[in-house]
Amino acid sequence: MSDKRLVAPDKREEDLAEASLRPQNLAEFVGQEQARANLDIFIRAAKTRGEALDHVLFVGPPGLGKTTLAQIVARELGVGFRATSGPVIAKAGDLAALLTNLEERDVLFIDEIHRLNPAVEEILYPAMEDYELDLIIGEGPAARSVKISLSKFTLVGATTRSGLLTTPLRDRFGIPIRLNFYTVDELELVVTRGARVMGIPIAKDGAREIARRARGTPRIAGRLLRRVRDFTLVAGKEIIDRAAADHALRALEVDGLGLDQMDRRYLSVIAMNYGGGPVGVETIAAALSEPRDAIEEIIEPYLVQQGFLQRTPRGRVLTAHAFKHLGLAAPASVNQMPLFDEGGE
Ligand SMILES: Nc1ncnc2c1ncn2[C@@H]1O[C@H](COP(=O)(O)OP(=O)(O)OP(=O)(O)O)[C@@H](O)[C@H]1O
Ligand SMILES: [Mg+2]
Repeated sequence: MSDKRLVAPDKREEDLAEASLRPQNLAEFVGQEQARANLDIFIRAAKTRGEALDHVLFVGPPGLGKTTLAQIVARELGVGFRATSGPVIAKAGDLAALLTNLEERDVLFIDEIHRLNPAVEEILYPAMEDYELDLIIGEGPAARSVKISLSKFTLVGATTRSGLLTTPLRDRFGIPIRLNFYTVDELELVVTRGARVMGIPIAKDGAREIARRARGTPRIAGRLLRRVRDFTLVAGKEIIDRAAADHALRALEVDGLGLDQMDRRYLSVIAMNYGGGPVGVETIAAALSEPRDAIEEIIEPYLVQQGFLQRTPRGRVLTAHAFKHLGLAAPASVNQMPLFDEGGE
């Protein structure tokens, strides 16, 4: 699905250009005020004490800045940074090798940490808690356990959904940080900054239009900016203004609220086939021929945040707002629905 979707927040190959846009320190990082302020304090305190920072877990939908923040944490601490990801660490020994190579106070970043294999995860518990490795060497009666002490390091984990983490792992992070969708004002800053870095002339109303339609996600804002730039260039325009941005985004089928065809298909299926719900996510996934994970991680969070959708114990339910956006009349049951969302994670 996502390889065709312009507004999919997950990472793609063309996003290699992103690296140059990554903010390098906390001051350059836009938005997430509370998270940034807290991190700033914890980093300063750790530096003052000359100790490793407590383990940090970043949780949030794709493209909101988890990897960026992990790198910033290491840079602000002035320590080494090593990165890996959950599915890449196949065996306990792979993780042991990574851990024993860390220097005092280094940051080890594990992306998609919810996808660690359970045998590998076990190794992580004593490593995080006591900076110790408990390894079993050999098999059968000859097996013996050895303890290896590790440098005091900081583990930074990232996951799109904290609900997928096991409780013992989640509990070992002293600094859990949840990232939220960005406001339009914040994304306007991201777009303006990105345009400056890439040398793209953009008017304030042009930056705002892209920001409004970027699904609360800096990665999408950067991607839309690059695509709009292409349209503007070919049209022979000097500067991206609101009209130029709107023209390009329409051509890309990103609607006025930043929803694309996939989002509208999702909403339409619930509206037309299931009378607005409640309907289970598996049923929706089958109707759309899309994997359930992608629907839960990529499509739904923004629709919930924008008030189009509620996740209830009985299934997904569209709001009156969603029917209005689709240009459909809402059934009476939808108009009487209380405004709450029990979905959470
Ligand atoms: N606060 C921010 N200010 C400016 N740019 C940002 C910010 N957060 C993210 N970005 C930009 O968005 C891009 C995506 O961010 P990042 O790779 O950190 O997201 P992520 O949360 O790790 O996503 P994933 O879950 O897919 O790994 C970065 O290249 C960066 O340029
Ligand atoms: Mg990432």
